[in-house]
Amino acid sequence: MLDLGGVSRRYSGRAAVDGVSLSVGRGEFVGVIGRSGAGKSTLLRMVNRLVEPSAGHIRWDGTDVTALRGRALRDWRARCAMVFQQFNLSGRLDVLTNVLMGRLNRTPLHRALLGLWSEEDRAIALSALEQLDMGAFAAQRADRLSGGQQQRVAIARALVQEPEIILADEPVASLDPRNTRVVMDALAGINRRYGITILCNLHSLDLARGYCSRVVGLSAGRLVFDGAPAALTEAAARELYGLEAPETVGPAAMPAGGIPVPAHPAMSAVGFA
Ligand SMILES: Nc1ncnc2c1ncn2[C@@H]1O[C@H](COP(=O)(O)OP(=O)(O)OP(=O)(O)O)[C@@H](O)[C@H]1O
Repeated sequence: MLDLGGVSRRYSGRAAVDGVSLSVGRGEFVGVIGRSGAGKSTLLRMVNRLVEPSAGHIRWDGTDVTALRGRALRDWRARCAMVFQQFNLSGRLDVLTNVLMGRLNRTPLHRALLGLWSEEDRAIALSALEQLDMGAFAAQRADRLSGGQQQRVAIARALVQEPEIILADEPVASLDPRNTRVVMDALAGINRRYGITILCNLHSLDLARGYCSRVVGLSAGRLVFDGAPAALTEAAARELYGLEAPETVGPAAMPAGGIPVPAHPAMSAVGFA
């Protein structure tokens, strides 16, 4: 379980994230929503310590993530994979090698630098690509792929880390609607198949409603909504997004392929700041 207690991050005295407390159980698919600058990226990056919290605690199954150093921190980062908006692939390397980078924490550095990946690692990477319908592209340079394909490679790289949690920071913000569906379907599939917990920053309320089992909303760094997607009423959305609401909310949408969207029984709206 991921447990955040009173987590804050300040920049020059100004809070980007302000006293957020949140518990996320294993296997949840949590959408983090809020307008631009609300603190979504900062919150996610604190979980894997790309950003250091100014206050509060972050625990995973009781381990204090904020106290980890050295090897223990690297291990934690392997267990909580990041997926970024801009994919962060090495464009000149082939797709399979990009995915193998997700095995770095399990491979001696000198072997990785020489490209001496074990047969097992190669098999795992290929299998991850195949699960994301990208097996046929294994030998291609990553920069020859479309954005949606690149993001699926990035998700395969995250998957071969064998993570317990995936932090996806606006993974579809650069994609067209069709690729958005493909990538969100891929994340949902991983979540269901392996029970990997997913925290996913999203701009679109439709996507949060359609794919996530739970939605948390940030406004000016504070947690102002935590509930089932169905609890995200138009009034709640307006509170979160203000004037952006009509463009952002749109009609409720179901994902392609009929992904089931279970309600989160334990959660209810916690009100608005
Ligand atoms: N390194 C930094 N230095 C100073 N201020 C920062 C830094 N990173 C983030 N901020 C500020 O913290 C606030 C929250 O930023 P953050 O990127 O977390 O928001 P966000 O909700 O992810 O926004 P977006 O949806 O636009 O990515 C913003 O006001 C931002 O300007």
